[in-house]
Amino acid sequence: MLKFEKYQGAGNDFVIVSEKELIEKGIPEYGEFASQVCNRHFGIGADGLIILKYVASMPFMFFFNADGSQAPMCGNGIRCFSHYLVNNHLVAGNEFVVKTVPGDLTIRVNYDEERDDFSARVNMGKPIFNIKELINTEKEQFLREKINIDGKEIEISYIFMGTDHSVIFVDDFSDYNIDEIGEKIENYTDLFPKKVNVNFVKVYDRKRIEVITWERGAGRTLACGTGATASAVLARTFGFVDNKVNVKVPGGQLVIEYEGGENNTFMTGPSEKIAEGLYKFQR
Ligand SMILES: N[C@@H](CCC[C@H](N)C(=O)O)C(=O)O
Repeated sequence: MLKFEKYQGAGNDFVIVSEKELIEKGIPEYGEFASQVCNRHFGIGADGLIILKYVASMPFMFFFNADGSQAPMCGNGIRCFSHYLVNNHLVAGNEFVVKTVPGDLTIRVNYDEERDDFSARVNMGKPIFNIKELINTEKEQFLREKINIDGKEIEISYIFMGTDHSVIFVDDFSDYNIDEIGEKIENYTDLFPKKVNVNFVKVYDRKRIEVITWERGAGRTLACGTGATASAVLARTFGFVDNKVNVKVPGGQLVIEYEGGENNTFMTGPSEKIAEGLYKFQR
């Protein structure tokens, strides 16, 4: 039996285990383990699996989607991972660094233990606009380009915000079959060879947007932190919103703030521990 904890951040849910536990139990294949553990019928059920690794004696967030594919970063996941680190006394103080594939990220946590009220502010790193090596295009940037999905012309942008994100600004969500179009764009590998996350974004005013995300490797989720960040970054780049944006997502609310400079985009949001226990791994 394998020790796990489960957390959710704005409804995006994750199983968290330590790599030490996986090694002790002789589980070598983390992708296959992720798809079993995340299965909502035969496993614990989650949008993703987070494995605590140590690199250079620092906590490293190793992330897998529910389908077993690996992803470089997860915004809601890193808040939940920070909560797990705090709960297990693996970090000291309310500000610390978590290592991820795209880089070291600084987290500031706010924890009212009595009310079990936890939120974290994450420096999300640098949005990457120059995407020549990342997707199949000759263009330097891929902003407000047109693609055709089933005869429907869609204006879409791509940036790398810790992971691969496409963003579509909509007037009305009901004009789009989000699951169908989301899945098609996710798998549009002629353009996005590593597949892609798909964010549908409605701008309400200069301080408020709403984002519905179809996630690569997990389908439609209740929130995507890197997706909300990519959406707010692009909304600001296109002049739709101010530096601080409230982002409504199906599972809650996130705040994205830009403080100037290329490395200063912050995401703030809640997380909650919802379970802990022992999992029986099916070999
Ligand atoms: N839910 C996450 C993103 C998880 C990874 C993503 N599905 C990918 O494949 O890049 C978030 O909150 O950022």
